[in-house]
Amino acid sequence: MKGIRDWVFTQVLSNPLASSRPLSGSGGFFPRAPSSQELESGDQGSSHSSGSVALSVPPDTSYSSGNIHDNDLYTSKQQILVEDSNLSQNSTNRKKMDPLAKIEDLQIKLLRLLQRLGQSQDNLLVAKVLYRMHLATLIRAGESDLKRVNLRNERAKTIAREQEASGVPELDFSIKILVLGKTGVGKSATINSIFDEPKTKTNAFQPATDCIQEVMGTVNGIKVTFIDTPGFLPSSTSNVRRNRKIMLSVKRFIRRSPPDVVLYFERLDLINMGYSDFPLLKLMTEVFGSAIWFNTILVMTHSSPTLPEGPNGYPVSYESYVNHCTDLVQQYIHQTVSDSRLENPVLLVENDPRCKRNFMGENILPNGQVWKSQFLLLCICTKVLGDANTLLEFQNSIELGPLSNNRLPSLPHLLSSFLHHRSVSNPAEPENEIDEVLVSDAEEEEYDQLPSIRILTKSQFKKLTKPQKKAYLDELEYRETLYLKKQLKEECLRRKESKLSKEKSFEGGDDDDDKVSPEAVPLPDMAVPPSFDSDCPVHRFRCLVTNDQWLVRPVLDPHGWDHDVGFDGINLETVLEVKKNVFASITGQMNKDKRDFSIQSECAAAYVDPLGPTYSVGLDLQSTGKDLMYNFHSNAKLRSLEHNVMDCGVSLTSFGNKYYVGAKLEDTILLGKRMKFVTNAGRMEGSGQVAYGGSFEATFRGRDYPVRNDSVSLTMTALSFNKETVLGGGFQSEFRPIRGMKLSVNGNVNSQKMGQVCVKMSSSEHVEIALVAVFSIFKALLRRRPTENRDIGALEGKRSQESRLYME
Ligand SMILES: Nc1nc2c(ncn2[C@@H]2O[C@H](COP(=O)(O)OP(=O)(O)OP(=O)(O)O)[C@@H](O)[C@H]2O)c(=O)[nH]1
Ligand SMILES: [Mg+2]
Repeated sequence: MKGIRDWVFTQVLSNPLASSRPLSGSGGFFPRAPSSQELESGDQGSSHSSGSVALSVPPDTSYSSGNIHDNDLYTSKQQILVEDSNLSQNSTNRKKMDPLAKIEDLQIKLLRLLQRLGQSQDNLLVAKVLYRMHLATLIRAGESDLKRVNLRNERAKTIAREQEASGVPELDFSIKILVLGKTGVGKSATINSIFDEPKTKTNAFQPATDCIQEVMGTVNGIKVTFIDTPGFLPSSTSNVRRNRKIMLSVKRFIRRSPPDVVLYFERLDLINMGYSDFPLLKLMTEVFGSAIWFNTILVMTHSSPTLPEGPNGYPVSYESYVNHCTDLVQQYIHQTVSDSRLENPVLLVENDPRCKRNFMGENILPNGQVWKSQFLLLCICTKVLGDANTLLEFQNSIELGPLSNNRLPSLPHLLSSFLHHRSVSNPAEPENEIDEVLVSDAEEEEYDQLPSIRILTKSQFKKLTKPQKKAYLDELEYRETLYLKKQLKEECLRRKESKLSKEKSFEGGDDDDDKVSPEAVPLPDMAVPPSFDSDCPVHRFRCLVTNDQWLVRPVLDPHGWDHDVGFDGINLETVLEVKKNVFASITGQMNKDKRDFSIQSECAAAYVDPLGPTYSVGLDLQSTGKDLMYNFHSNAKLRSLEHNVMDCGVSLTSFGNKYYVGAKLEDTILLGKRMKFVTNAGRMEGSGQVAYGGSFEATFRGRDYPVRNDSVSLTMTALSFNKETVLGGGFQSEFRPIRGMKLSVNGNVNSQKMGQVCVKMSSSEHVEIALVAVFSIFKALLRRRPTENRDIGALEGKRSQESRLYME
């Protein structure tokens, strides 16, 4: 459940448009403001019940400062009388409404406001807000409510349309907006522009607002209250005290009268000339706390600037200029909160009376946008999200700050990767097991002892009867298997001989003076998708192999589109025998581009005692974000009996300033050449928590192992963490049901009723199998559509209870 919420929040943080007020951020900055529903069912409801109610529709209707509850002033041409009893009953009903009903009410309001602002019902910003509310509701809704939530969402649009057409019930929506910014940036001028009348003083030459004041009015039937504040002075050491004083008084003011939205003002035409307000932003963060930035919209006044010249001598485009300026301010905000995830929405404003107008007389920006309705819409969306947040009681705010503080590795994940980790530092180790199997095969029929066979031509083969064909192919396959076995055995013998000769040369102190260093071989160039670079690859040298001990390769970026930018990493591998029976291996990869740097490396050293035991130590390094994770591990492999190998290991992981210590014990038993049993158990401890886990795996191999990989393995696992134990079982099999076909079936299920089945089939002869795949894909596509609505339910995590079956 928590993961999904985190997901919702990160969406909020990263969404440039609708990241107005995150659902979780409200608790931090403002004291809990009463939501519009609460207001509705409280004071205002009672004031409405005292007589007839008028619904104001015309956009120019306004009311004077300080009279927010004075209904007589909301006079309009269109008056609808509502009976007292009806309304008071309505308000008591609402009081009783459950949060889901209240959320629906809020959605209807938002849609009605949208109509009033003359925007289409499919407005992208509103769609995002509605989606977010929907998600939040799903998180809060109980299992039984899920269906209801989906239905309600559909209904809201229809109800909003009906209510707006009839005007019943009266739309009661008010919003309080705090304006902050330096003096002279146009805070008061914007307030006047929104109300379309001079409600507050402005001055072009000196600070005009000298005290905090509330300016009220109605716009499009919405009650808007601005908290106008004195502007901050340009940041300099001498002004810090005065600015802090203003901020503290604003802080006191909003404690009494909390706003729904905060606007931070800047002048678009001045930003490009050098931004020097970073100390001011820092001071704001210090006084109000980081949480203020969660609720803040950046407002750029003077939004019809003279555009500067670009590199080509022509003025830059309006969009790119705006993006450049807003990015700059955003970067400074990131620096003040030490978190680059935050994205504040941006509003463009032009208060110049000579500003361009459209045919309806509305002020427009150089890009043709009507800024006033956009301004109101974004503020309304912010408030609606804030109200939803309060209603659904999302109280815990996200901590802003450097990422590394918040992320910790998961203990069960660390444990299970530790249990599965196999340290192979001796290059010959994986082959040893195969060698043993091959040697034990010695008594079986040898390839050379077989009588010779005549290979048929195609036409001869066609003439055979069906059983003859089968017998012929069986014989060929049998011979092929024996031949491959023979080759493997020969290779194994060759390896052993070279090992012996090496040992002799070590003992004899023979130095390989007369060894000729092998010639360097260029590796073929990697294929890059079609790109714009030169067709002539003559001067390209990506990789040279000088000897077989060091392998250095470039890493191809899968998204690269050119031979020059497609490679942004380097990969290095080596395995060497440092001394007799002492091996070392290094594998590493490093990627670097303009912004990110990542490294991943595994270094290990092992001592292989000829009598049996192997001791190894290793250090793994991995970068996660800007941090590095270190893992030191050590293993001892003991061969207690001929077919029994014991392995014990310890590990120490360090991440940030946290340490995780793990220990494991593993036992491998080989029964004959076909059966292998592996049991392990381990524990991992760190940050005051402990996880325990273990697994048992039985593998049965086919008759022709290692030439053919037919096998069945069964696995059982147990993992215990935080007093919760998850048991799991799985199977994995690979076999050939008929000649020319390979089938692999994997599956697993755990005690949390989650599972997966995977069937893979490949055949070179039976083309009709492809039809099965086409049929399954087609069926899956058909089934997808009706379930799309329910995807959100799945997101919420409730559906994880059902087992999921995947078919490939
Ligand atoms: N051309 C143009 N002028 C603007 C714009 N916004 C504000 N102004 C002018 O800038 C001057 C200062 O505006 P104010 O609204 O008084 O600035 P303020 O931020 O309220 O300043 P303080 O009250 O001192 O904090 C006024 O003369 C406005 O007419 C704008 O978008 N374009
Ligand atoms: Mg002012």
